Amino acid sequence: MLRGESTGRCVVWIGRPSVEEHFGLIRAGWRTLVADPARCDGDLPECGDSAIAVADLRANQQDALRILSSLRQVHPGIPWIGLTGTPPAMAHATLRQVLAGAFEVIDGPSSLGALRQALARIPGDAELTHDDEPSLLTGSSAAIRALSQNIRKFAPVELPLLITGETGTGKEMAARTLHELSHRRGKPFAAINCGALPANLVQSELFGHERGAFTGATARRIGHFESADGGTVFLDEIGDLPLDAQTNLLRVLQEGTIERIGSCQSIKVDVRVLAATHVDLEKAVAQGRFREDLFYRLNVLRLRMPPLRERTGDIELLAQHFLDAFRESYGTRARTFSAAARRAMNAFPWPGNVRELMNRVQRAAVIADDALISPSDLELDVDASPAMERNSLGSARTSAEREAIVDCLRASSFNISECARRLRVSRVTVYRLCKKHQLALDQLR
Ligand SMILES: Nc1ncnc2c1ncn2[C@@H]1O[C@H](COP(=O)(O)OP(=O)(O)OP(=O)(O)O)[C@@H](O)[C@H]1O
Repeated sequence: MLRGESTGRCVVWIGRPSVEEHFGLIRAGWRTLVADPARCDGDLPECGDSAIAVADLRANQQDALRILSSLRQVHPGIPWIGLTGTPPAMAHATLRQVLAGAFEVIDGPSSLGALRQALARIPGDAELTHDDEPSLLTGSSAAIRALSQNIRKFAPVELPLLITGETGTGKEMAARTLHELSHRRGKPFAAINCGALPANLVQSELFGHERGAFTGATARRIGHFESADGGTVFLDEIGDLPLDAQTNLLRVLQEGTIERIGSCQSIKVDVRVLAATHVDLEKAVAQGRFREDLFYRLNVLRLRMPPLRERTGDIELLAQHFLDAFRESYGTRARTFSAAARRAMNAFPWPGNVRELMNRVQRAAVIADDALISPSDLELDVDASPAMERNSLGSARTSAEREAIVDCLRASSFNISECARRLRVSRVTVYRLCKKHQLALDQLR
């Protein structure tokens, strides 16, 4: 049975694309319908008139030509590209005749790059309609498409924006994309994790200080806002910003000025502020930990990054994307995922979202002995006993680590520096562990 959609610019692949070819086209923004001669029983995919056919003649040549011919009867003007595998000169006379009607013929070992270029060369209504614009972030789910549309709408607008979402959902990536799509691209993009700034240095980091402003201020320092002039400042974990810094941030948003610590001179800065949070800021406002006026200033535009479990359709796509990128850098043997690995990935709840998926895929790519990554390479195997033992040991370690942090945070009255000192790790590590275990300090208190 053929799958597909009846509208929009799409590719009808006659034959059986490899996983890389299939996902490569989807990633490039092409709706890809597969007419596999072994399965389609004479049915044709319901494609619009703007579709392009790819006749994959590398394997089942006779059947592929038969389907191509039927497709051309329904859509007489459909442009098509032939993938021959061998040079056309070597093909028999009939095939050479058929290939003469192709828009382009790609021979030799298949190359996704060549195919994408050929597709891009085909004239006609190749411009994608708004709804068909390729997704800005890897993924083809409805959630990620809607998000991409909002990013496109919000990018040129000079208003503050709040990005919400769990850890690892891609908040920073969305912020960078907004910056790159705005007229500020080419100017600085300053990403600052407010949670990782030492409490006594927050103001100085953000707004700078004059020489002698406080003990240890031996020279003037330019803060992130000033050095990002003309560009974008991304404030991650905005909920962790101390109240005094919140007041100064409000001034930036209202008046477009900053004051370095130790100076009363206002300096004009031209920055767009994007903020992100994984905690409920409305709740922080209700608890008096976040200024209400600042919240309303930041919350003019809002993007919600969906957790990976809400966009399961994207899991395989993202996993292949990370594997391809890793393979390109390190030339690993693993090329794709076994069916069991795909099932395991789709069934997993991904508490660490896209970041966790990326980490598991990269680790699996290193470990895998085979071209196919297995569930145990991903440490997602719950059936096979050795992996299960590894998993239970892994999860016991994870719970012990979580417990240790929660206990230490409570014992340190949620003072991060104190907690870091007790655990003999850096403050950044404490924040990283809080993120890893999704510990929201305000909820633990
Ligand atoms: N759609 C995506 N396509 C490709 N990579 C992605 C995507 N979304 C996230 N990533 C990758 O996942 C990792 C985590 O993303 P990012 O740092 O943007 O998340 P975050 O929500 O800001 O996390 P945190 O709240 O922990 O700071 C990054 O390495 C990023 O490149």
